Amino acid sequence: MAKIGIVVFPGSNCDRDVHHVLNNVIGVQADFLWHTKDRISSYDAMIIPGGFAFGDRLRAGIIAAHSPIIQEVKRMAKDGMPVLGICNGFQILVESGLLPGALMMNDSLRFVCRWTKVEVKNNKTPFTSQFAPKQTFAIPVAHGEGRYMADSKIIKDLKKKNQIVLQYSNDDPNGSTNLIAAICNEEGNVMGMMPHPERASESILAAEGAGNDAITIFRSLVSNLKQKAIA
Ligand SMILES: NC(=O)CC[C@H](N)C(=O)O
Repeated sequence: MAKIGIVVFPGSNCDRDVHHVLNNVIGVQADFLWHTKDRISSYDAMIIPGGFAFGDRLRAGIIAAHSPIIQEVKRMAKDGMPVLGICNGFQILVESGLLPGALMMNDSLRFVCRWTKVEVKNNKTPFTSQFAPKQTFAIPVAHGEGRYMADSKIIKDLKKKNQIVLQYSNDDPNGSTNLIAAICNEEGNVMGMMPHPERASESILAAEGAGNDAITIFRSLVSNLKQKAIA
């Protein structure tokens, strides 16, 4: 039976939503793991949820990236374990060096909190395998530092290696380069995304007509873990 770890920092505020979707909506075991843990075993995937880890002091994600648990997440990621960073989690993955580029202040210089739409550009990752190619779906964003930036060489590499996973569709909430909403590492087992799938996994939470297709992020991950277990 798959088991997923949810990393929690002082300031995380989406950990319980992720825990609810995994345990109660999808029915897979997910446990909270406090940031001081420096040794993790018996988990099949890790999720770093959204929030304001350490109050976003210095810049979002930088302090958390140096925590004991993220050193362990780096080890697990290098061993091929699926690791998903959502919003603040994406910022932490970039600051830890597991993903390239940087998340900067939104171009509006304001905190953006609203529904948007994204298009699946890569459905070959453990987090997007259940989406159809080029599928679009509604999902909310809520961040102040969500503008994905990288130099032209990194952007060129991301495109060449199919590491751009989600792009904002007919919307630009934060000024991200190439409307990037999510990227993965070269191996495809680490993904960072600014939008919040845990806030759009149940129809009761969906904005008018938005649907809950975002749950497919979690369903893809669980399906990948089940396939690995029987392989
Ligand atoms: N919802 C979140 O995780 C917010 C991430 C980060 N604190 C920001 O404002 O950009």
